Amino acid sequence: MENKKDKKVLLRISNLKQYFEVKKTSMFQKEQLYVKANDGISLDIYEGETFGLVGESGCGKSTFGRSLLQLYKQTDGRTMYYGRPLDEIAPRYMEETLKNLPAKMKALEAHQAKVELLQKEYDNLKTDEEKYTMHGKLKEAKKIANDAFLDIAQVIGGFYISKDLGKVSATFLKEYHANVALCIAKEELRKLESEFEAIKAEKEEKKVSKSEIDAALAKNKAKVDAAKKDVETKQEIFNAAKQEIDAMKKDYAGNAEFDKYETYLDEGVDLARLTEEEIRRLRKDLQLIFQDPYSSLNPRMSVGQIIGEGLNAHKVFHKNKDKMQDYIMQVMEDCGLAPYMVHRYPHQFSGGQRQRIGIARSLALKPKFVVCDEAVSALDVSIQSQIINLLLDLKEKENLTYLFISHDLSVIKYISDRIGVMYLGNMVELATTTDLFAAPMHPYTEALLSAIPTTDVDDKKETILIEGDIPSPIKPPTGCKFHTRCQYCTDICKKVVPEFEEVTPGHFVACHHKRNVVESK
Ligand SMILES: Nc1ncnc2c1ncn2[C@@H]1O[C@H](COP(=O)(O)OP(=O)(O)OP(=O)(O)O)[C@@H](O)[C@H]1O
Repeated sequence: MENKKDKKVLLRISNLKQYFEVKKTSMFQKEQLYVKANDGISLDIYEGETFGLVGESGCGKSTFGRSLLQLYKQTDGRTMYYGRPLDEIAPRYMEETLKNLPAKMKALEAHQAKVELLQKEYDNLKTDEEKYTMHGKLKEAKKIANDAFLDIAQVIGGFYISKDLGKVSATFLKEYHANVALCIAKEELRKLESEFEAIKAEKEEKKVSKSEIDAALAKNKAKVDAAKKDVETKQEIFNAAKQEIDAMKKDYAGNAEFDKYETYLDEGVDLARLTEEEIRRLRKDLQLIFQDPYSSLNPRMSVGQIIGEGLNAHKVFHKNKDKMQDYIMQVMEDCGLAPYMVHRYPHQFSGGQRQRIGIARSLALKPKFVVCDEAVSALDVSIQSQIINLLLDLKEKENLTYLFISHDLSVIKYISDRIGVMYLGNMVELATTTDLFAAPMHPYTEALLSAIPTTDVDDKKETILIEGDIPSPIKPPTGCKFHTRCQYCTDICKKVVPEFEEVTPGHFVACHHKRNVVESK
């Protein structure tokens, strides 16, 4: 197994919740009900891995994938993305935190005081019954206080201990605004350079003389030069603002407490708190491949147009049409589509070919993270393996990271580096593929694995039947949500939510009666 420390986290998901409102059935119904499709999921997804996600239909797999991509605005929790430098995105929520630092600090103190009070009350409780009842309330208060703390510490780090928050706020805001101005200037330069290249390529193709090309480009060249100068000036202002912060840090040299909080500085971007415009800018990094390629492809667009649509929307080639056409051909070839297919329409393809178009469309944008939602489930078994191998080849070539959602455990086993098992909106087990199949610790995983069909006639393995239907995600069972169907259920399971804990390195499980713990390493 790879060492965890060697791997770079691409997405750090903490306590992700996705609740869908349920429409009230009568005017007398007071309580607002929610479908708790994802109910507090935490995990890291590493760069370059394939993370498989399994679970029964309706357990919240698709919702989780879509929430990560922010196709649904998540109800609660953090989704930190490390695929791009924070400075490049300069999210608005940072500005909001910096502007309101003193007020946010006051609110944090109030949250912390509430936690202290509840903790005292909890410690004084006499019976386990009372403790079970209060545990949830205390946990929620701790979570709110921790979120409020992270909102501040992730942005200002060690300055969390500063007595002069006004000065901290002003200095960090200056740096933030200088960075935003620099980002805008860089984007303008990129656009002008791309236009310049496009005009040059067009003239050269028409075989006009060099002096004519120079004359035609004179105006554009002046614009590019001015934009370059602007970037340089803005870079200097940004560097100066950074130096001001560094100078302030010198006052805390050797201060252990400052150093402790400095480690909370986070270079990730919290996708859950981005504005729509900011998410739009990141959209090309975060892509989705659907189960049903036919309904996701516009029947009135040719393959070339379908692949080019995203490239145009993200102005990847600005006005350089020839370069874009060459690139589309390249992507088609990478995805196993012949060049003559570029003018064909989706109805002229087989299911497998349509899935290749869907893949080409997503991968043309050079994403970093791709959610494959039942991407091969609608295909014949023989085509399934072709598409899976294509996805694996492309992953290797482009260093992609996949979240691979499937109800088919044999597909998941084949493709995944690690696997997460979901039950009724929660992750109940997470481990490397080898560990999970060798020693499943959750009774639900154990039952799922025992039900995989095998061709081995000597295999005398007993199939564990999971009795009953999956309970309602609107009013899920108390305690462990699986207790109503679990053969090992005891009293504690009905009352206490089991912690999702790391039992052996990299193997997490949420269960009061873990299985196979001794055998696994
Ligand atoms: N947009 C929505 N509005 C309301 N409820 C939703 C919405 N999307 C999903 N749900 C509900 O959330 C729960 C989880 O659904 P989800 O599609 O994520 O499950 P799944 O595990 O992907 O299932 P399947 O494998 O069948 O696709 C279900 O109870 C579903 O009815």
